[in-house]
Amino acid sequence: MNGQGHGGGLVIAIDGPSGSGKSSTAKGVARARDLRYLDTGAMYRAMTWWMLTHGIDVADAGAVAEAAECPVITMGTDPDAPAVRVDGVDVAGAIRTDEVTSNVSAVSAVPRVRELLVARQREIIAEARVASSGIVVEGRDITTVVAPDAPVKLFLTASAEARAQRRSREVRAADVAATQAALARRDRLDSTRSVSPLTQTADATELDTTGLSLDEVVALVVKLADEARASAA
Ligand SMILES: Nc1ncnc2c1ncn2[C@@H]1O[C@H](COP(=O)(O)OP(=O)(O)O)[C@@H](O)[C@H]1O
Ligand SMILES: Nc1ccn([C@H]2C[C@H](O)[C@@H](COP(=O)(O)OP(=O)(O)O)O2)c(=O)n1
Repeated sequence: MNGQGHGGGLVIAIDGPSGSGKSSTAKGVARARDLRYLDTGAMYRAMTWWMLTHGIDVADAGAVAEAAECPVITMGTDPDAPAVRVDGVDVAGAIRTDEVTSNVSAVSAVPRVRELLVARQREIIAEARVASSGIVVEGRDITTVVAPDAPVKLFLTASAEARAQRRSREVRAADVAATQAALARRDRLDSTRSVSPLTQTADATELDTTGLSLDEVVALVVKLADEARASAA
């Protein structure tokens, strides 16, 4: 049901570690082929923002699980304006703070959080497949759990140095080594948690973006999307 059958739009699933280029690639592909875009990391960030704002101890998995149903998280799927709202409040900026970034791995490791957000992600995908030509979805468990039947499945990678350089440039952080250490910590937590860890599966195409420009990566993925469409026609 998450694949391309039943007359629905195309689903492109992208996973990979932080800074590998998932968000920018997914947006670029969505723009190029008039697809919707879903940033699932923003949903885990929104959940984390709500927990922190409401004084929930994010180290207490039981407390996080108990509160997880409270926030109403709404996602926009326009690649040019991917809105994120919690209880009606625009949190697009608030979910990118260092505080949210350093706590998001703990919150996203709580099974109840994943159960709720994965269900919502599948609904958004199903809606997009009916209402548009398809959707590009990116995160850590899209190829493995959220949309394992997607006809285009990608695992984006890049060297730890390249990812840290990119992230530092993006947030104007001078200390690239500190950025690299923070990325490594989050990658380790996201890859070793017991529920839906970031994993590369054999049926996902690996794309090492280290030596490629963003335009080159987008062009490669667009080509795979066009091939998937042609073979389904
Ligand atoms: N192939 C690439 N070459 C150079 N910079 C890139 C490339 N892909 C992404 N970037 C830049 O790296 C930063 C992180 O990319 P992003 O898409 O947010 O990664 P992710 O979603 O995997 O964390 C952004 O500033 C983006 O513009
Ligand atoms: N499908 C997903 C997406 C993100 N997460 C978690 C793990 C990530 O460290 C955080 C934040 O994801 P996000 O994609 O915003 O991270 P970066 O863009 O790499 O900084 O959310 C997840 O567990 N599952």
